[in-house]
Amino acid sequence: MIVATCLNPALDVTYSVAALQPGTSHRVRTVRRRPGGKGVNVASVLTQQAVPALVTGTVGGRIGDELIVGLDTAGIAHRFSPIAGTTRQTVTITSEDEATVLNEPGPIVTDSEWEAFTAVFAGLLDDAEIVTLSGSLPGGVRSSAYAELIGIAHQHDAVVILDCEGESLVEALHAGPDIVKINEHEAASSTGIETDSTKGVFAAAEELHVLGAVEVVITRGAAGVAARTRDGRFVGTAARTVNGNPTGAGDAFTAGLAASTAEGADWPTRLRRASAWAAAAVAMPTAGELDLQVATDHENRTTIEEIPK
Ligand SMILES: O=P(O)(O)OC[C@@]1(O)O[C@H](CO)[C@@H](O)[C@@H]1O
Repeated sequence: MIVATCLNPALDVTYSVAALQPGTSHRVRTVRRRPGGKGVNVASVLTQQAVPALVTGTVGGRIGDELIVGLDTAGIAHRFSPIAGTTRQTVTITSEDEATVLNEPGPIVTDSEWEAFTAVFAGLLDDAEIVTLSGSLPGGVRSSAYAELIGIAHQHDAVVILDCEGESLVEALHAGPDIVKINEHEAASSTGIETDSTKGVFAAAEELHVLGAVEVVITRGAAGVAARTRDGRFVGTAARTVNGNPTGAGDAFTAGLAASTAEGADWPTRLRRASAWAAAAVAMPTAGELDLQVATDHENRTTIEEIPK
């Protein structure tokens, strides 16, 4: 089973407007509300693809209740730990092929709530081959939170895929995450290395490896993906670009990586699957869903090339 971790879940509200113009008022064409947060999106995509998965994290308040109802309705397995604070909302405004995202910071999680969550998390790991850790931390949770969870996951022999940024990434690297999956902007800000070229992306990946990541995958949007792995260095390029809402594409990538890693696939297959699921997420109006036709097309048409050292 794959355990997707979402410490700071959200009720994602997506508004579509004709054209977004800051400083003016807008008539919203459609409103969509669905359970979100990066780990929820990972579990949602895996469930859609019939890969056994469960999402865990902390939830609370009226919005937390709505999120849990949404997960039940969508058939996404969950085991959240309750908190007194209220789960956040995020707002995504889509217009033509642009998405503007407003992420609330989230509730405060107390030390005792964190302890209770870590007990729930550890209890889920006997059946877990893969653990994904994605997204921002709620207030009150120390920046060492992911490092702590990696330690617990490794005690249970689970493979950890980590997708976060900033201080929590820097601290998590000391705990030796198996795979760090981040985008090129996060790679640049966490290493101080420019990532606007393939050479720069691999230099950043090497630095993240030196800092503690066993393997590193850096997504580059339309420019594809680069991976520094134990089996070599690879770049992946999609045959065509998909237009749509890119919110949640990174989470679909993580889901594809987790599913193919659980299958024991080789790196080219893992990168092809993950890239295809990311493209298939862009084709859908909200995060956490895939256009299955696009997923199949892209998996067949994404090229993976090994780059000699
Ligand atoms: O504030 P975070 O945790 O970094 O990001 C939260 C978020 O914007 O990311 C997802 C898309 O990746 C959305 O479903 C979600 O609400």
